[in-house]
Amino acid sequence: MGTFQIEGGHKLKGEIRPQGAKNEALQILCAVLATPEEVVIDNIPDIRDVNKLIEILGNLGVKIQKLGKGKYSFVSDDVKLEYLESELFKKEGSSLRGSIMIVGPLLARFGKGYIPRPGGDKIGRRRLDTHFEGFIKLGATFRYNREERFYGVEAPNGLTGTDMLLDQASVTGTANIVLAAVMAKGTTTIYNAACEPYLQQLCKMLNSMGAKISGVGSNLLTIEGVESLGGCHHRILPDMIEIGSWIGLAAMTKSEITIKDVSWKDLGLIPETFRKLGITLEKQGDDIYIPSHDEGYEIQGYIDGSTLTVADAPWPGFTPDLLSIVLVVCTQAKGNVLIHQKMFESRLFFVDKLIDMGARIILCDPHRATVMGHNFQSQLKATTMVSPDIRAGISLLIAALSAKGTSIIHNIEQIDRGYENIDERLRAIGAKITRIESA
Ligand SMILES: CC(=O)N[C@H]1[C@@H](OP(=O)(O)OP(=O)(O)OC[C@H]2O[C@@H](n3ccc(=O)[nH]c3=O)[C@H](O)[C@@H]2O)O[C@H](CO)[C@@H](O)[C@@H]1O
Ligand SMILES: C=C(OP(=O)(O)O)C(=O)O
Repeated sequence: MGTFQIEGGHKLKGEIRPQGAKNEALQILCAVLATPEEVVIDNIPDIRDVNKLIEILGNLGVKIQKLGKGKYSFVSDDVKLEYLESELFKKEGSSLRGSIMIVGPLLARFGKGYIPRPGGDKIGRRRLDTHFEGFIKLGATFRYNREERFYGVEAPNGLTGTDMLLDQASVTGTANIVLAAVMAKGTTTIYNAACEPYLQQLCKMLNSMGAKISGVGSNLLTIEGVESLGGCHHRILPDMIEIGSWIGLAAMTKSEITIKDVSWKDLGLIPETFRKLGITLEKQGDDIYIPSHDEGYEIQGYIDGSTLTVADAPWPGFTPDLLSIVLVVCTQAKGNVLIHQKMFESRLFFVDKLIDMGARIILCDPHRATVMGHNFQSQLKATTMVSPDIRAGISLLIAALSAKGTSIIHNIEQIDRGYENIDERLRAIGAKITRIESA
């Protein structure tokens, strides 16, 4: 278990460039299985989850070549399906969430796809029904080995397009079904589809490979099936969750930071949500400039004077992956806020640690927390903590950087899962953070 030692209370200053988006990368990497031709992907983040998925692709027989930093070539012309039934795959496939999306392209191209119950954050129930109900509607047969927690779908005679209404706008579920439907016979419509920039990027990539997807960016996708797909070049967008994390970091540590090349047009409600917390963000070209908040920041209430709620919702709503960061930022704001995490039931428990550090938070129930900000009148105090999940981990790291004294964060593998070389990048803007490797 790796550990960070953080000396808090220092202002940071400078420029930081977001990595490529983790959740987009996981979809895009699975899509390389949809064609025997070469796919070149640029801006792949060098993080644990993505590297594990690349390893799984390698074990599946995909020919992988590193062309430069974050740039790889993939050729899936000799896929070794027997790996799907190996013990190694049961172990590797279950170590991350994104591996689930190999099922869609394998089912479409080879008539079968298997997957162990995928990993990812332990943040509540994370069911896969939407994925498999979609495959079944496309004509696949489904089986689940409860003992081994192993899922399988088969369609030896191919998939057939159909109309479907998803029971929930699942991000990876929509991606998986799209990856299968692009090569089904006839037309598929997917209503209540998720439409995060991750999915828009996946659809654009598939269209550049010869797929016929329309409605991209909306919750109604229409897909005219094609026989096969060709190669392409694709560049991954900057990681909007990392961008939100750096906004929170800047505000909490009263630092002047420029976040470079953020792709503003793909940030949805993220900038506006931080502005509602009283944080000043300036659009400078495609950068975000955050001045030093020496006078603090004040949460804005609603027009009628009532208390602000920040809640998650499927895109274009506010992403659940930034709520933990918003919550930590509010601990030093002037004013009060209700944080409502609607999607996941175990993602707010980390607030206990913030309370230990001196934050004023009431966990109302597993989904809701009220935060009464200190307006910097009382600094958080350093402590020792364990990172429970990726976003709680980065939130605790932000808290530690703003706190008085030296904090310790254990289980930083959770943070490394989604943030590239985070200690080095934060040191470059003045953070006092040291990585202590586990024995
Ligand atoms: C690898 C990856 O891309 N992971 C992301 C993906 O996970 P993932 O694709 O696993 O998450 P889903 O979109 O399937 O659903 C997440 C949770 O939200 C609930 N839900 C979802 C949609 C909806 O309309 N109503 C609803 O309540 C689900 O029941 C589930 O508990 O999307 C999540 C939701 O944005 C993000 O937190 C994850 O970072
Ligand atoms: C929940 C997340 O990731 P995963 O779905 O990979 O667990 C996340 O990125 O915040």
